[in-house]
Amino acid sequence: MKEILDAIQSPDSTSEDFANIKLPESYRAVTVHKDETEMFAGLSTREKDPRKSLHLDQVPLPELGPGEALVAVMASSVNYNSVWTSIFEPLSTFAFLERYGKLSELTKRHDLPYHIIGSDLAGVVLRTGPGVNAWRPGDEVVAHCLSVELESSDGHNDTMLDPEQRIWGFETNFGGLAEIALVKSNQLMPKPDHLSWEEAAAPGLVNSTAYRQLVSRNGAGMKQGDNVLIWGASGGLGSYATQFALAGGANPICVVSSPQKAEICRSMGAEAIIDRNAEGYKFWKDEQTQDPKEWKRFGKRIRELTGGEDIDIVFEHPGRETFGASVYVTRKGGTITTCASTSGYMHEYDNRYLWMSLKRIIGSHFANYREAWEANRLIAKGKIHPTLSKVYALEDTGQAAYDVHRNLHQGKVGVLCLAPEEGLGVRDPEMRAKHIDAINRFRNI
Ligand SMILES: C/C=C/C(=O)SCCNC(=O)CCNC(=O)[C@H](O)C(C)(C)COP(=O)(O)OP(=O)(O)OC[C@H]1O[C@@H](n2cnc3c(N)ncnc32)[C@H](O)[C@@H]1OP(=O)(O)O
Ligand SMILES: NC(=O)C1=CN([C@@H]2O[C@H](COP(=O)(O)OP(=O)(O)OC[C@H]3O[C@@H](n4cnc5c(N)ncnc54)[C@H](OP(=O)(O)O)[C@@H]3O)[C@@H](O)[C@H]2O)C=CC1
Repeated sequence: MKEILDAIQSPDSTSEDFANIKLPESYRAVTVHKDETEMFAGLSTREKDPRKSLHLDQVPLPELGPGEALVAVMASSVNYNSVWTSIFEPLSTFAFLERYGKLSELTKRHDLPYHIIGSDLAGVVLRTGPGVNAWRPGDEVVAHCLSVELESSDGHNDTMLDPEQRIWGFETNFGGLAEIALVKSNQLMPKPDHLSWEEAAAPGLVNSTAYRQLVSRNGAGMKQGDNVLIWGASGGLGSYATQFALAGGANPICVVSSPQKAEICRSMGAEAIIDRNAEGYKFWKDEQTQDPKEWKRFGKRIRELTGGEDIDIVFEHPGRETFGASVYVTRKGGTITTCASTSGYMHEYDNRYLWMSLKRIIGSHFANYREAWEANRLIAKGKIHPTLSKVYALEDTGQAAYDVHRNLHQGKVGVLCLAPEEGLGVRDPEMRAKHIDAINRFRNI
């Protein structure tokens, strides 16, 4: 591993040098264990503690197959899907690995008694498999998390529609919270030169998801002037949705849960901000009954902030807790676009407000390669910035995931994998200097 790190840190290393490095037989990786999937049985979601289920193991290097790449991971980040894996909800991700393992001789490699998690990375290509021409050892890359087989016609219009579409490091093995990761070469994208490894790794999954969900024609197709209601506007997805709304000339209405988070949104340039905690919205009277009066109070507040206008697009992900309110506050003909259900997936809303006012609900999930590429390009051009707050060592990933599970974090939480310290990997200091305040906006708050 030292030889790999030395090559990455030497400015003189060539592609041949990387190709000639003897790869280690094993490496360190963050895992969950198949024989522990019942460890939290009987506990509430909140009580399930990722620090207990996430392990740092020495694991064997997987064999490299056609169309694949082995990447030395300098940094990764914690996504909420790793929280789901670590608490074995809504189901154990070993079910995904078993199913994937049945597809072919090659995919059998994924069906193991441990699951190496993580759906983001920034690092350096070490080896490429047969049929890979676009990438070479030594290339500095980030990886998006869409894994597709594309053997069926279904995915050839929009790769997210491939029947064998999976999220790498969640529904496949050999993820990014590790020293080495195995990816398909069509997951690779150039690392933005002006960012450090941990900054470059942080946006990947959430930035691509927010881009499809809000901006892409496959999602809400946001346009200038749209009023966009953004739940969790300083969180993982929301911190990018807010930036897309501002950069695209829309009007974000940011919902957050503390004055500190409100301040972050303000510093990004948002003006309409709702502190859901301070204003005490209670959309559910009890577990079964919603309170339409609270939807109305929320809608009134939005009208106050917009000068009487309603919402064109809701950027939804909290799910059960907020969905009824989201449908209600959307304007006639408006769009609710959803990619998740953090607070519960059995949604309830008053359908009269949907059909009578011709509203649409759009399901959105991650992004295809082109959308991920476009989202990464905006980062590389300094139009959208990483929202990295805190950075953990690989051995502290459990704590990092705990922070995200308990909503103790801001923006994105980073993890150093092979990178010995923060701040390394910047190749364009001039461009960095231009954007330094925006890059550091979420740091250490
Ligand atoms: C990028 C980051 C993203 C995120 O963070 S997202 C948040 C985290 N993700 C999640 O929480 C999602 C986790 N995944 C799941 O909960 C499950 O993954 C799904 C509910 C999405 C799917 O459930 P399943 O059981 O895996 O798949 P089925 O498609 O329901 O297949 C089960 C059986 O049902 C059959 N079936 C499917 N559709 C139909 C139909 N329309 N009519 C009849 N049968 C159907 C299938 O064929 C199959 O059958 P057979 O078991 O025999 O293979
Ligand atoms: N389908 C896909 O492709 C993707 C799905 N996801 C899913 O989206 C969800 C959010 O991910 P991410 O943004 O990274 O997570 P974060 O935890 O970083 O941010 C979510 C934010 O949502 C707000 N929130 C949480 N619960 C509630 C609630 N009950 N009511 C209102 N607001 C709430 C919180 O903000 P505050 O407290 O300030 O209001 C929180 O910070 C997860 O379930 C994740 O699995 C994520 C990425 C891709």
